[in-house]
Amino acid sequence: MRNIVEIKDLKKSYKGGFQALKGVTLDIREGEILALLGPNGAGKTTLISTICGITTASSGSVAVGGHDITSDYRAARSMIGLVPQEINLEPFERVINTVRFSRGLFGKAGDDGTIEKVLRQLSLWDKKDNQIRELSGGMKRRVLIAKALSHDPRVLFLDEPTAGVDVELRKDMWEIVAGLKAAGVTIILTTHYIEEAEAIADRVGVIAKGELMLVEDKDKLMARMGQKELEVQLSTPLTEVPAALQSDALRLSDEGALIYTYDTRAERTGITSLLAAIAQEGLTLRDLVTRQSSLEEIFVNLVHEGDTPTHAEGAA
Ligand SMILES: Nc1ncnc2c1ncn2[C@@H]1O[C@H](COP(=O)(O)OP(=O)(O)OP(=O)(O)O)[C@@H](O)[C@H]1O
Repeated sequence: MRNIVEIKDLKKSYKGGFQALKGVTLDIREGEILALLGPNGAGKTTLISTICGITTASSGSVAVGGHDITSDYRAARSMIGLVPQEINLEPFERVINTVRFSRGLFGKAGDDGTIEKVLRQLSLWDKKDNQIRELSGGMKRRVLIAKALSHDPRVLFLDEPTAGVDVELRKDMWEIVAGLKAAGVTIILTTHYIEEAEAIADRVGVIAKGELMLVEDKDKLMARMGQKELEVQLSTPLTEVPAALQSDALRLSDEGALIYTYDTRAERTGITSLLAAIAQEGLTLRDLVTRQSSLEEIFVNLVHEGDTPTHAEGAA
């Protein structure tokens, strides 16, 4: 698959010296939905703003469709649509004029066919003559997307499209995003929600403290994230796994503890049977410790900051 956006060693320091991006390198593939996941202040908005040329990079480069965002700004920018986090619409303007105006800002000739297509795509056609103030919050968010699509961009950036939105509206938004992908638009969205990335992304990138910590296919990521290890420490360390307990999921640690790997999303983890079998072998438990894969640790630390339940104390 062709890369539509190429980001190389992108750094951004704000006035005062704060480094919001510490060298981000990332290729975005044409036609994909990429979710950028990270906590508040991670640098997601800074990254998007820099790619869109709203913020100037301190160093590094960004090319969109082969056009450098600095030296070939107009060509690069015309390929990008940006949906900002905040709703910044003129309340008394009519929906259709709001969207027409956005197209004009890109120096493109008026094209009511395109505007109609976009408004229909976002289920706003029957609201085209309404004033913005007459719309619900969900509709206003859709107008923001319509504005961003008014000049036929190839790449759409959505900055936290579902922040503070209820479950129904979030699902509507996911459907809209899926529809845009089907229409051939490459989509990059930022989010705080793992579930959101899980629901719609093809690939997931994790940003923390200005660094891109990983980018991976969602399916592979989710498979890895489900893995967890249970360490069963015994009063007397073992030298081998007892014959009656032998299984592919069980191995011995260097300290003579049993390490059991299981899938947290499986209907049955097998932990109860394992503990029963250990008791039947006459082995006495000293402690139980659970560990998530390093990836899940990253997620847990990032997304639920300060909440890292890694010990299953007294679980015997
Ligand atoms: N104009 C600015 N001047 C100085 N510092 C800024 C500016 N804009 C952002 N920052 C800082 O850069 C860091 C990254 O901010 P950014 O908005 O990119 O994070 P984010 O990941 O989008 O967060 P959120 O999820 O809260 O929107 C933060 O520490 C923020 O305070």
